[in-house]
Amino acid sequence: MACKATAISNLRPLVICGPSGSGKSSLLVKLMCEYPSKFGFCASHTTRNRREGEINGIHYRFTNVHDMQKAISEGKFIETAEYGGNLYGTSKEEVAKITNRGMMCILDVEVNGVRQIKKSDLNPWYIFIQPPSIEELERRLRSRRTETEESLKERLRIAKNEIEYGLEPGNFDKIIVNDEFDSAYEELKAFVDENILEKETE
Ligand SMILES: Nc1ncnc2c1ncn2[C@@H]1O[C@H](COP(=O)(O)OP(=O)(O)OP(=O)(O)O)[C@@H](O)[C@H]1O
Repeated sequence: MACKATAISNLRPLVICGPSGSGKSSLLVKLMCEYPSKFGFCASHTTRNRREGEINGIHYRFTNVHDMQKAISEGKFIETAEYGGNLYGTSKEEVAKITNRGMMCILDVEVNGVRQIKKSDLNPWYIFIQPPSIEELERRLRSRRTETEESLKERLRIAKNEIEYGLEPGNFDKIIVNDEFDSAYEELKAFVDENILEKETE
């Protein structure tokens, strides 16, 4: 039993990062459908209001500013961010819940989250999803119809810095250009198969 517990706690999480609209969710949904017992998605905590269709504990853990600030001051988060006046964060407990079930924990975080995680003892794999171009990113974000003109401009502005960080040598274990979706997915799957699933189960 002691051996099993050690193996489980040694499962390295998988951090996926990339500009808003680069295709992280689309790729992750497909990966988790293909390997339902291998991966668990770590829902971030957030103080923002729940949108229609969002399920507490699946998409996010919805909380309030008081509770979240208290938990942050108690050191319960690996990374936190403020975006659009709301707080977001990855709680240590959420990650532990997934790894303790013997699953690999997937985290979808922003560049600033990656920077904070790199200072923690989480030691995950890092994958960056790169859009084929800023023009194509804009086209996809527009066609998703989830953004106002203002938030779209903001996302594109941030995307330029994120891509710069993503392409900096050494920041990520793998960079995947999400041009044609099926090829990008195959690249993600190959990386996961070769470098993660095989090594983790050795
Ligand atoms: N390779 C692709 N070709 C064309 N469209 C794509 C491709 N990949 C994703 N999309 C579409 O682009 C849009 C953005 O994708 P998605 O929502 O997965 O991005 P995201 O990185 O998770 O964004 P956010 O960080 O805002 O949640 C979606 O409408 C998705 O269907």
